[in-house]
Amino acid sequence: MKLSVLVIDDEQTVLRTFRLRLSEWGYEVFLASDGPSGLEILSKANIQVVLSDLRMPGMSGQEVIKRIVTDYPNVKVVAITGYATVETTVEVMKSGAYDFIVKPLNFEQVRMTLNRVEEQTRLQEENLTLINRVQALSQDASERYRYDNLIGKSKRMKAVFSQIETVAPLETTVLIYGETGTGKELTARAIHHNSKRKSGPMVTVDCGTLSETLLEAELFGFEKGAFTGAQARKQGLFEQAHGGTIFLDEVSNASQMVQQKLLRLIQEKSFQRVGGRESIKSDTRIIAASNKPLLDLVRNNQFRQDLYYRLNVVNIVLPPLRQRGEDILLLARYMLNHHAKVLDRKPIKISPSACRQLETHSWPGNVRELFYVIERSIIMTPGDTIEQFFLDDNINIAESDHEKPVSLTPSLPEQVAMLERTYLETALRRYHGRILSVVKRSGLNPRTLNRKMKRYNLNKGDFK
Ligand SMILES: Nc1ncnc2c1ncn2[C@@H]1O[C@H](COP(=O)(O)OP(=O)(O)OP(=O)(O)O)[C@@H](O)[C@H]1O
Repeated sequence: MKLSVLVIDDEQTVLRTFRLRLSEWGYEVFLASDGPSGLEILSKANIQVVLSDLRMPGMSGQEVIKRIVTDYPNVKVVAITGYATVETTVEVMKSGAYDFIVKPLNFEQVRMTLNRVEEQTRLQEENLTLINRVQALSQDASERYRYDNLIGKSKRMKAVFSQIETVAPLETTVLIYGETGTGKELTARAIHHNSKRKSGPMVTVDCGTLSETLLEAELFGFEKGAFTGAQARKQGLFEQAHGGTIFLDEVSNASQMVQQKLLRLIQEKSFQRVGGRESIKSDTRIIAASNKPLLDLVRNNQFRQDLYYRLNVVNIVLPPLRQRGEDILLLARYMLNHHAKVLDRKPIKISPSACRQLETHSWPGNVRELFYVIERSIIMTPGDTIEQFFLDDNINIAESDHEKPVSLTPSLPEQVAMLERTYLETALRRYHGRILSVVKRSGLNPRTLNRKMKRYNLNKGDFK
């Protein structure tokens, strides 16, 4: 296995020499002449090693290294320094760099460093495969009923799994129907992860939460001056998703203008930024989702018929939870085991009457509601058997929260840990694993966030 290496250095001759040597040794080489363009490359390509100069105009090498270490914990960074004093060495190592090499460059040293990284990466990957295999062997029976992260043993879910398996390797557009919380986004992710594009980006956009202009700008990007406040050119999500998959959630909410642009993009495989003339090529697979039948909207002239046919090449319908009773307890047990593991508690059981409660509830919020109920009920339950679930018959989940009595078990640290984990999971999902956004939103500093993510076994890659 040869690594992909990114070299960041402001000296063109250094970059040229690196390109020559590294490609001679069989590495895939990426070059950047300053920190920001290096970070940009990192966000798009699958890089394993970064060699970064420390002294650069603009963003300093230290800053670049810190950003990479925080945002891409799996990437190994090697600093290139002009002088090796004790102070610089300490500083470089403190910033989280894996190693450093000294200028003038001795390529034998570079080669040895890269060999070391390669060896370590190989060992880490072997380790991971081993861990996965052990985990697969020790999975309980319920886990056999799954496809990717989707769980279900009902006939209807098994039919969905086989549809996903068939459609994933193809390049076709897919339209997913299902009520809220039935797993549309999870299904889109499963398709992406099982497609040829799996190493490319997966970008999600909720067409229902943005205004018409914002959605257009978000999807297609804009040129400087395209509208008031557009102070610089901005890439849109289609550019970010190049080579990967874009998931358009609640596509029925897209305005006529956005629908027209989407149609053109599908037909011509290119688009223009808002306010721009340049035609930008797009290689992105589109998966769209809707919770209402699009055909009804087509009949009412609210959705373009031509776009509907383009999107609806394959359609997958996710059944509501109330129509797949066998899945309810399976999903509930899966979630209980998951939380017990995280909280380091004994396996949590469900009493027969609590099982009946779950099976007879109508689950208007589907799997999302079920997971929420489980999570709340664990917090409220002393001991290791849930005798009663805290259901909300009129599912006004948020409002009813403050009326719930505070339970004194599990212990406070356990309850805090649950809340923390849920918070981080929600934030990572909301920002698609973008660490900087989670840092901003949560008020945690990057190091603390990193530590907590490790503690709760959260991997930003799972939220992309
Ligand atoms: N079959 C399933 N197996 C495991 N988890 C599931 C399944 N279906 C849904 N979930 C979980 O339920 C929650 C909601 O899923 P998701 O966001 O994919 O639903 P959605 O249909 O896209 O919802 P919305 O329409 O509200 O955006 C997530 O936590 C997801 O992990």
